[in-house]
Amino acid sequence: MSDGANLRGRFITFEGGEGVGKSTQIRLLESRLRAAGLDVVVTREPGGSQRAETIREYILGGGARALGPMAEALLFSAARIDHIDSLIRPALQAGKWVLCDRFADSTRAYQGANGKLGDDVMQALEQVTLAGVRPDLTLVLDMPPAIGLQRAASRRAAGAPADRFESEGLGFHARLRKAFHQIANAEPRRCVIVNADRTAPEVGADIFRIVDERLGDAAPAPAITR
Ligand SMILES: Nc1ncnc2c1ncn2[C@@H]1O[C@H](COP(=O)(O)OP(=O)(O)O)[C@@H](O)[C@H]1O
Ligand SMILES: Cc1cn([C@H]2C[C@H](O)[C@@H](COP(=O)(O)OP(=O)(O)O)O2)c(=O)[nH]c1=O
Repeated sequence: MSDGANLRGRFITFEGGEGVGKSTQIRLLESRLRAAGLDVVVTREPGGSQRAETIREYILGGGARALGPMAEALLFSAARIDHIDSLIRPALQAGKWVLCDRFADSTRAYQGANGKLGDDVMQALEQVTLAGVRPDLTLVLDMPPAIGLQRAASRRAAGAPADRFESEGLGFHARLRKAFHQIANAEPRRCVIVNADRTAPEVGADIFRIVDERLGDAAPAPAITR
């Protein structure tokens, strides 16, 4: 596929720490966009395609932890390549709106900032992984980590263990929040920080307003390189 191939759809990613309400808000936005007559695809990372879901199970089960943050970043990226190739790019080329629960900013925050991988390495990894498929809009859902972790714990079935990243300490989650702020502040044209410590309908109304403001009329289509 050559540079400049047309992606007619819109790509919106939801990012943030644990339990900030991404899935809830994606469902709300999905129904509002569908009601507006748009063709919407909802997906998530890690996962979103068959091979990527297999990698997801391995990582979130803790299998890759001992390999260290660089190898984990490579595994998340391998899953992302399959997800982009088999689902995201074809959907965007078909003019669909893709809503994705986490994407490359999670690698920047969880493996990059928290795993102390350099920005140069992360940028190079992103460039080869994304091959031009970058979000039109990224909503960074923000709240104090203790609240999100509490929500995530209450969502889990009684007795179920916390997953690979949920079980990290509060310091890890505080660094994540800072990393997401830095990402959003560095790319204000793409990212918006949303206060997620409100009722779901309040957050949802804010998100719909932002989407309407930013993507209400067609933005230029991004170039793709793979
Ligand atoms: N605004 C909100 N206020 C209170 N609880 C919420 C809110 N949004 C979501 N929740 C609840 O918090 C938990 C985590 O929400 P979820 O949407 O699954 O978050 P994420 O996808 O970011 O992990 C769920 O039990 C959900 O019902
Ligand atoms: C996409 C991605 C996710 N993650 C982490 C964030 C989450 O802890 C976990 C995904 O698990 P998930 O159950 O989907 O969590 P959440 O509901 O919080 O989104 O993987 C990374 O560390 N790097 C990544 O690139």
